[in-house]
Amino acid sequence: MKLEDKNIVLIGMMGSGKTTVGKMLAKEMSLNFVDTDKELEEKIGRSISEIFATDGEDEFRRLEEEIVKQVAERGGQVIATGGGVVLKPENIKVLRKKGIIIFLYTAPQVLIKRLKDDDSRPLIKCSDPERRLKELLRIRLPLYRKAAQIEVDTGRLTPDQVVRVLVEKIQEGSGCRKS
Ligand SMILES: Nc1ncnc2c1ncn2[C@@H]1O[C@H](COP(=O)(O)OP(=O)(O)O)[C@@H](O)[C@H]1O
Ligand SMILES: O=C(O)C1=C[C@@H](OP(=O)(O)O)[C@@H](O)[C@H](O)C1
Ligand SMILES: [Mg+2]
Repeated sequence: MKLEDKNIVLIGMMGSGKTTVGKMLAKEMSLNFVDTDKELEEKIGRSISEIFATDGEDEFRRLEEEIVKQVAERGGQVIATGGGVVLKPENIKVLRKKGIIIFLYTAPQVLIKRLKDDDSRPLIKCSDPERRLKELLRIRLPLYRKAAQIEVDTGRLTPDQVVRVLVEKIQEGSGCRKS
């Protein structure tokens, strides 16, 4: 399969930069950009926070699985996933069919700084969000690592630098390099 028919799939914790870096990477690689959270919000007509508040996390995960399946069928995209996408093995199975899966690793101490003024992540609306992020990462880290072919630590990199590293790694992996 040619690189332009594949999907570049970004996974990682909330705040790792999947949405921000994904948009920039898509532009850089002339691919379409899709964010599964945004697709879900548009399809359901409610925000992620509203879905969590009214229907709960299990229902969100069910809707997320539906969206992931639809998005993964198409090609030529950079796909920014939600941080919990790895919780359902079926999601990774369908994403892998056309996808190069990239794990954006970011330490909880960095995540908390990036998300401190953000109230759109229902899972960390609690008295000790840093502890919650650590707990979530402990459970998810092996799942992210098992799913991904490429891993980048974003902690000391700007979004622009992350994009540069990713383009390099993707081209290395596909055996083609820009001159
Ligand atoms: N490499 C980075 N360095 C500094 N800030 C970043 C970086 N990547 C993302 N951010 C910031 O962190 C916040 C969360 O980013 P976002 O792309 O929404 O993450 P995700 O989609 O993984 O949850 C945003 O304010 C974004 O500008
Ligand atoms: O980590 C998670 O379980 C979630 C991450 C969010 O997406 P981002 O990773 O883009 O913040 C969003 O899907 C939802 O709030 C649940
Ligand atoms: Mg996002």
